[in-house]
Amino acid sequence: MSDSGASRPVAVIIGMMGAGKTRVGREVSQMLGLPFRDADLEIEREVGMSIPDYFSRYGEPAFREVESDLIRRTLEEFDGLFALGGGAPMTPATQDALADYIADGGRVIYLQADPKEAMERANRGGGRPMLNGGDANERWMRLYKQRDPVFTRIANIHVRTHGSTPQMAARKVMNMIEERVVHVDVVAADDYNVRIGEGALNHLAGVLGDKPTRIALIHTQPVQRHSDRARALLRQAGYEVSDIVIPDAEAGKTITVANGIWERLGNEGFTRSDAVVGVGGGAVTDLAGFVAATWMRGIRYVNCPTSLLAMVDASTGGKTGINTKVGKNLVGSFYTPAGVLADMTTLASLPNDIFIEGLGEVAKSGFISDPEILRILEDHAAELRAFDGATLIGSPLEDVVAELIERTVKVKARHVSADLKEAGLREFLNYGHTLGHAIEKLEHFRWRHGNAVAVGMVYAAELASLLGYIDRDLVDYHRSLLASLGLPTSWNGGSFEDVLALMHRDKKARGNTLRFVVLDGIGHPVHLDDPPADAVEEAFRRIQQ
Ligand SMILES: NC(=O)c1ccc[n+]([C@@H]2O[C@H](COP(=O)([O-])OP(=O)(O)OC[C@H]3O[C@@H](n4cnc5c(N)ncnc54)[C@H](O)[C@@H]3O)[C@@H](O)[C@H]2O)c1
Ligand SMILES: Nc1ncnc2c1ncn2[C@@H]1O[C@H](COP(=O)(O)OP(=O)(O)O)[C@@H](O)[C@H]1O
Ligand SMILES: O=C(O)C1=C[C@@H](OP(=O)(O)O)[C@@H](O)[C@H](O)C1
Repeated sequence: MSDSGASRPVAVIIGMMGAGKTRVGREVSQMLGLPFRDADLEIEREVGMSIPDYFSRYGEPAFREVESDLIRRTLEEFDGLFALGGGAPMTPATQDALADYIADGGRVIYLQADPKEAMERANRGGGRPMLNGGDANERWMRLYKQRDPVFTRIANIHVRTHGSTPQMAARKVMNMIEERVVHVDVVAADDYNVRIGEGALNHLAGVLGDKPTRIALIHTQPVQRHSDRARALLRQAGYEVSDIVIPDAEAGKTITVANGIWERLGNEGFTRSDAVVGVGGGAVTDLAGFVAATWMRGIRYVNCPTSLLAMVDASTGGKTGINTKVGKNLVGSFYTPAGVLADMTTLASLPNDIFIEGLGEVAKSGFISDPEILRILEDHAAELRAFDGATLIGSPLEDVVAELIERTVKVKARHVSADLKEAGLREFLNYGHTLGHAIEKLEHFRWRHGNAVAVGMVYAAELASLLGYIDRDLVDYHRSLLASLGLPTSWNGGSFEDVLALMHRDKKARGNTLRFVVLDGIGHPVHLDDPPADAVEEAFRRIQQ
């Protein structure tokens, strides 16, 4: 069902002759239990003769007219998988119909087969009038050079099938169909989508569009295998890629690193139509966003988060930034991405402890906004705590994690769409952060962000309970749920005086007024300004080991 509620195909497959549109399309329709239609077969049924006969009797223009009319009608009434003939997308009327279908939420999948493989398949069994006349392979290549750029442009999903069996290719297509998409509205800037699924990186060309010539690919060594895939996809789409490896984690979020990248962009002639792609954890997406926000006062960027925390939090919402000597994240800009591609396959290499810290922000979103997140965490705590990236893809846990990512991103999207620059509502995303940031600082950032926030949420629950907002049961629930996920619920690494001084420097503080986010129930965050000093201290005593 499309965005408009009309009956539309689940997906339309385009590609060169022999790419596998029919064979792979049938495989996918069987996997998904959906009807399948092949435009060429439908046309032959309608005109009562084979396509070669129609070509020879009436010529290609007449055929293309019949073809585009059938495609338009099918797009408006068919709800399965629909494979087009090789030349169909070259007809302007069909391009318009496909653009309308995409605008209505449709998927136009360009099946990008290896030309050698496709040519060999296209020559099997004949029946392809476009290959008649002269050397079939030479003719195929000539058509490929004309059609590939057009197919790349009009498709919103690109699936490479080089070396794939029909079943492997079908699985790739199915992953793209089953991906989850969260739309983020942005006031005074372009809206964007967060795509969550096994093949999300395949959207890079579709999100970047055909304007950029150059792409600055910013990444770190631990995600090499994923940035390699991104680089290959970018180069196949025709972009010139400047490969920029930065220091890992927080060491990469510095003005020195940013300055080095600005120099490269200048030396390599990056203009305002070029773009940045960040592949990595939240530190990478923060730095990449900051570079994009500042180069020529703003160029497009796409975040490709590879850690759970980056997928559910850091990559979305437009907070970009770096650390400086005076503190973390105090320098940056609100600057939203052109898109976020959370490719689940990148989690295959994510260490267990980094995954678990990301659950801290997932749980936070459950406490402030979506109780279903808390239920899922409870039901799957043991499997989540035992996370092993190497076995995630294809396991039952994959869909649980994808559901948690989608729900958490939706919570963030609701807040950042309503309050991009954190004037009020967006501050609720800071639940647990007032103490959390103080812990990170006093631990010299040896504690991971999500772990510090977990303790911060227990602190906020104790404070809320002391002031009568919530009962002890909910405080205890904070502790039991977070502990079941392997997250810390207490801390003893510093004095109350040191903590208090840092909480007064939190971004939410105004003047000398301490400001917190607390709950007056699950899903009901409230601002708590200038709480009684004795409660602030007593709550701290209660979270000490
Ligand atoms: N902008 C925002 O709204 C926002 C929100 C939350 C956090 N953040 C920022 O994000 C950062 C925390 O993000 P993080 O937890 O991803 O930390 P991180 O970026 O430091 O990544 C943690 C570690 O995991 C590694 N890693 C990431 N993905 C991997 C993968 N797929 N395989 C193997 N290793 C992988 C990284 O290389 C790094 O060593 C902090 O700087 C924080 O300030 C920003
Ligand atoms: N990934 C693949 N691996 C092996 N054979 C394939 C693959 N995709 C398609 N084929 C075979 O290649 C031939 C052409 O496939 P088809 O789906 O008709 O191509 P298209 O519809 O794109 O022109 C068929 O014999 C099909 O079984
Ligand atoms: O997008 C936001 O508003 C958030 C930014 C980060 O906090 P800070 O802005 O305090 O770093 C993050 O840790 C928090 O989960 C939500």
